[in-house]
Amino acid sequence: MHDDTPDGPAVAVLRLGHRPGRDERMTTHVGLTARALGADRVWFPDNAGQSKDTVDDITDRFGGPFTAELTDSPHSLIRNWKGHVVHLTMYGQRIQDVEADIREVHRDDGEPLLLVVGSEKVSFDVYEDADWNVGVTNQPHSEVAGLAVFLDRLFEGAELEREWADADRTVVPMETGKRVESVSTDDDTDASP
Ligand SMILES: C[S@@+](CC[C@H](N)C(=O)[O-])C[C@H]1O[C@@H](n2cnc3c(N)ncnc32)[C@H](O)[C@@H]1O
Repeated sequence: MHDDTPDGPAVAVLRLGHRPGRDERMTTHVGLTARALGADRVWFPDNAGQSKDTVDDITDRFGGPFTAELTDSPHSLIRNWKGHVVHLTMYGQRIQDVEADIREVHRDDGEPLLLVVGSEKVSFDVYEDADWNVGVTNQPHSEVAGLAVFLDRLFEGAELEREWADADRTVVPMETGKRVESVSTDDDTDASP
């Protein structure tokens, strides 16, 4: 039995299903998007170790905190989640109709939230186990796009101001061009007079 629910108002993303080869980039992008837009962790299926490695590498270089893990029992994780579960699906309730309720339980009540996104067909028990089935439009598109819009609505844009801890490097925003700088640590600092 899973008891992986973190304390406090954490946001975790669960990627359901992964077709090796075909889903490689999409699964990785679920993790990168979760990290960049304010979630605390992602669970990948246990056949998606390459995606976990890529996300861990990005977190090592560009900062965290963010955790990527593998699970062999995603449905048990959903069933035993000690908080609320949101399943993103084109068949769900309109995000604009439910986002305030979700923000209230998450932010105001401090409940951990599990966001579930699929790859291929999602089994019906997920629809039943979720507290909300949420559509980011009721049009078919992508788990990465749905996740990005959902996180931005959940955090109301605050995730864009996030600071990153323990980064080796940081991107300097520029009007034109690309600049990546090393982040100096105490070890780098010359403290001599
Ligand atoms: C390419 S879709 C496949 C969905 C699949 N046909 C099904 O019936 O579950 C993969 C995932 O993208 C997400 N997704 C696609 N369109 C969405 C939408 N309009 N709103 C929210 N999530 C969506 C869902 O999480 C879905 O499981």
